[in-house]
Amino acid sequence: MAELHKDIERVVLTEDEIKEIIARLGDQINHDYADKNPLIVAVLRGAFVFTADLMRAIKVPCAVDFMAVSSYGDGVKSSGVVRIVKDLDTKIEGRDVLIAEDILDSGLTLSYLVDLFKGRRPRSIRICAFAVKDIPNHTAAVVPDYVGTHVPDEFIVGYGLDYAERYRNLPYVGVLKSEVYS
Ligand SMILES: O=P(O)(O)OC[C@H]1O[C@H](OP(=O)(O)OP(=O)(O)O)[C@H](O)[C@@H]1O
Ligand SMILES: Nc1nc2[nH]cnc2c(=O)[nH]1
Ligand SMILES: [Mg+2]
Repeated sequence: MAELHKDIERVVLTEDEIKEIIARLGDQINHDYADKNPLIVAVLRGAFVFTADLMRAIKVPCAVDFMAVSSYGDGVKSSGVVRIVKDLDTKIEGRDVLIAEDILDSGLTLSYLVDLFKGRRPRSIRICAFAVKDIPNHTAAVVPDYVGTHVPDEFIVGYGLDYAERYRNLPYVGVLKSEVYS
């Protein structure tokens, strides 16, 4: 059996650390949305694992919809263009929208989505990012309202995050061995 684990150079976030992050984010969201009925928008594909865990930590009534966008393709660098693969099925006018994203890196994906959604006149838009990449000398175009954790400026995989569509099913987050890229 080809084992994904053997391709990992270093673990960045363990399963236990991820559980703690989810519990804390859930508490914050439950507090802030106590009397609301938010629409959680999962940004596919990367955020599907995070969103499934986050939703189960959210105790207030909420709905979920899915937006699929892609800008990295099979590489480790953004193409610079966000392509809509699937749009929402839900009307967001008047809704409290909470975008669930796996990682904020260059910020291109989230700034694109926030601009797009603002035009649809939701009551509010907030961002919950599982991981925010710490990029030296980079001022992000968007600042998430909820941040799971900060990660170093390296390409990471696991917990929904892929390299060439692999590794999304790793239950932790890690950095790949360099030979995987060659
Ligand atoms: O802040 P940015 O530089 O825009 O990067 C973040 C985005 O990149 C990844 O998506 P990707 O385009 O790889 O699609 P995927 O979710 O289907 O893997 C990730 O899931 C985020 O959505
Ligand atoms: N898998 C993966 N996708 C990303 N998209 C933007 N940054 C990253 C990253 O570090 N890992
Ligand atoms: Mg990707």
